[in-house]
Amino acid sequence: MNPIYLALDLPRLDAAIALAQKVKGHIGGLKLGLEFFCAHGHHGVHEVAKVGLPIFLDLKLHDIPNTVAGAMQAIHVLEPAIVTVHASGGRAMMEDAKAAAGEHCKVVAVTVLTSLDDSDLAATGVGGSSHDQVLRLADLAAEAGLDGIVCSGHEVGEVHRRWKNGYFVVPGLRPAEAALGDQKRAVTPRQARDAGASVLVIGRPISRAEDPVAAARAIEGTL
Ligand SMILES: O=c1ccn([C@@H]2O[C@H](COP(=O)(O)O)[C@@H](O)[C@H]2O)c(=O)[nH]1
Repeated sequence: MNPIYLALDLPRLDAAIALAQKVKGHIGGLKLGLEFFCAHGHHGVHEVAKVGLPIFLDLKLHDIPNTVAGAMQAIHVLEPAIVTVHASGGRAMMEDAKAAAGEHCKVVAVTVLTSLDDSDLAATGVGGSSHDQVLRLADLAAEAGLDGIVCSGHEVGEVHRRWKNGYFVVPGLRPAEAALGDQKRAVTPRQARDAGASVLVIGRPISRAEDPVAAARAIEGTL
């Protein structure tokens, strides 16, 4: 199965659908995040689902357990394949999110955003390295009964060794020649795949490429 999920971080619904239609032969799923959901809501998700690929709702839910469980129930109708919550919301929040998720929906916990490095973490009051924080939150997510986590390609190898049957979503991926932008803990798609990633999230290297189909095909060809 193709592990690439294309992040459709585009302001216009018609442009997002057109891009998804163009590259659908070279990807395995579509990731809709906060930007998309705030702009287009349930209607937008239904429209993108017509492309015929699995939908990953990257909503990064983070609130008290009751509120997150309510949000999970509210999105059942969209039948997402994957939904994200923040691991830093705590064990009870993750347990309630999983209990409220649909039967076929994987719930994965964001550990440390790939846009953060150790100094960013220190500024939020988290001591130690981003690597250690990812491992700590991965253990918590496993204890809470989640399906897996979101982490960078730098940590996925070790998390995979500790959590054999986990489901690992890796964003912050850049082909060697691509600009990093706001991503600070980036690796190539191939490196992430070799280290044990289950899902490779790729946005701008495809969506902002001059030829998105050629970019998606080239990335697929490296895997
Ligand atoms: O730690 C995280 C969690 C989520 N993301 C999301 O992945 C994509 C990456 O897009 P690129 O354009 O390939 O950088 C984006 O939708 C993020 O919200 C992440 O990057 N890091």
